Amino acid sequence: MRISVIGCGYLGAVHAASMAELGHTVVGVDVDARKVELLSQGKAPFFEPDFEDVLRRNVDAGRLTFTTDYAAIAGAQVHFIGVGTPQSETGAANLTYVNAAIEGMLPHLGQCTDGPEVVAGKSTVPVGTAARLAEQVAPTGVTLVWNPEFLREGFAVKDTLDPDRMVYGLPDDERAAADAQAVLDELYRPIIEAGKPRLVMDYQTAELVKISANAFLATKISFINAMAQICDAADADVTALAGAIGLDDRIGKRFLRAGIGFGGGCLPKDIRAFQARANELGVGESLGFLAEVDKVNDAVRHSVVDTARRLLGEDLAGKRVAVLGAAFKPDSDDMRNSPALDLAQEFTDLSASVVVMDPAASPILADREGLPYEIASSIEAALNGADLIVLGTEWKQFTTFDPAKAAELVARRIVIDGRNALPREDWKAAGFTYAGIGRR
Ligand SMILES: NC(=O)c1ccc[n+]([C@@H]2O[C@H](COP(=O)([O-])OP(=O)(O)OC[C@H]3O[C@@H](n4cnc5c(N)ncnc54)[C@H](O)[C@@H]3O)[C@@H](O)[C@H]2O)c1
Ligand SMILES: O=c1ccn([C@@H]2O[C@H](COP(=O)(O)OP(=O)(O)O[C@H]3O[C@H](CO)[C@@H](O)[C@H](O)[C@H]3O)[C@@H](O)[C@H]2O)c(=O)[nH]1
Repeated sequence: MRISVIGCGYLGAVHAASMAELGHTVVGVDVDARKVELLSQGKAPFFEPDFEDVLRRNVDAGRLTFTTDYAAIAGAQVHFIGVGTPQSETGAANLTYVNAAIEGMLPHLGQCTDGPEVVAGKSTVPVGTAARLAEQVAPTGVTLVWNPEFLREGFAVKDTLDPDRMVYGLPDDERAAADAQAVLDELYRPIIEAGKPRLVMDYQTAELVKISANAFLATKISFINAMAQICDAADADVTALAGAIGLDDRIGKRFLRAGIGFGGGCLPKDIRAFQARANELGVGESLGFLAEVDKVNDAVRHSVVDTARRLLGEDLAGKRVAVLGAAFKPDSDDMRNSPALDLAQEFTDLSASVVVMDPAASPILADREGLPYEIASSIEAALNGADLIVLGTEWKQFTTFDPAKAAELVARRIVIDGRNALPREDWKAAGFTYAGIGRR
């Protein structure tokens, strides 16, 4: 099947390559010429495990091309929208890029000769967006479906080819819905045949499935982080607490890792966009708890500075702080809304001398001018002479680093484990004062 993917960022580029991996002929369109050039050469413009292999294999096989020219989508049977929907100043989702993508596509739609043609929205949008876009697309005779994406960065290829479930938001028109469903079923056939659930529903519900899933995940993290604060106050251990409550299947073990909170290009903006949309719909109060989720998330980041002051003294000026991590999560170089970088900035604002190290993001940061902190390219360089180590992102390189070696490099043996991911007893045995989040 011939398909196009509009927007080739973390979501779109991975989707394009994964669809090519299923045997389809794919063209990716992006307005960023540099990104298009890299992708066309089979080079990943961002760090994502397994992605570059799949990309290169399919570019080399001639099934996968990239361009800045929308005309290249003409004749394809499915057109995916994967452009960004960042947070606007009001907190609502900024739909400028989605609208521009539709405008760019319109002149080239309706030219498929292989069967019914479909535009499939993947970007995360406010409920009601699909119905509006469907009206815009209708004159071309093409059907719009909403097919939200649930991939996690760090597992993007796996999650695309082996998802927990797929959701099709279909139009009310039964004939158009049946045709569009058949097209998507054909496109995703290997995934469906592997037994992955495919759920069919209306546009609005599909849009809400996506955003409510992220709202639930964010709530789960802030819940455990709120418990961490109670544990700190009551001298209890949140990791033991999470392990115990998580054994109840109704609660579940996953997403109960207390730490410096959630960041990235999705959860923070999505819970704010969800609240903004609920306000517009007159049901803002029902989602009022998401403001608390956001507040807890903010508070846990700041709690690290309080801990640092307790351990190092009120005045952090001139103290050497090594922040391990810059990406918002391990196995990614994505620094959007990064808790680790926020901490680096906060220590810098307090006149500490900050050095940041991240296995994937350090080279990107090193190219940026005017950063207020130093960037190290190795763990050793970051730890050298440090008064305080802060773990901001739980990369394996950090969690398996030998604390005895760290002890030789630092000026003072103090570590704040912002992800509760370091082997605490080993660090203590190496002479470190260890502080986790909610861990006595
Ligand atoms: N990153 C994820 O893990 C993930 C997962 C699920 C859903 N989403 C959602 O997917 C969407 C994209 O997220 P992302 O992380 O890939 O963002 P991103 O910023 O990495 O990528 C967006 C891409 O769209 C391109 N673009 C912007 N305007 C364009 C236009 N008019 N025509 C063509 N290309 C254009 C940009 O140049 C960029 O490459 C968002 O709505 C996000 O919430 C992201
Ligand atoms: O127990 C946990 C789990 C995660 N996090 C943090 O939460 C953030 C988000 O993590 P994760 O959800 O794994 O990463 P994303 O790649 O942002 O994926 C989320 O956002 C995507 C974009 O919408 C969705 O597709 C995914 O399903 C959803 O998990 C990161 O900062 C993590 O460090 C915690 O603090 N504690």
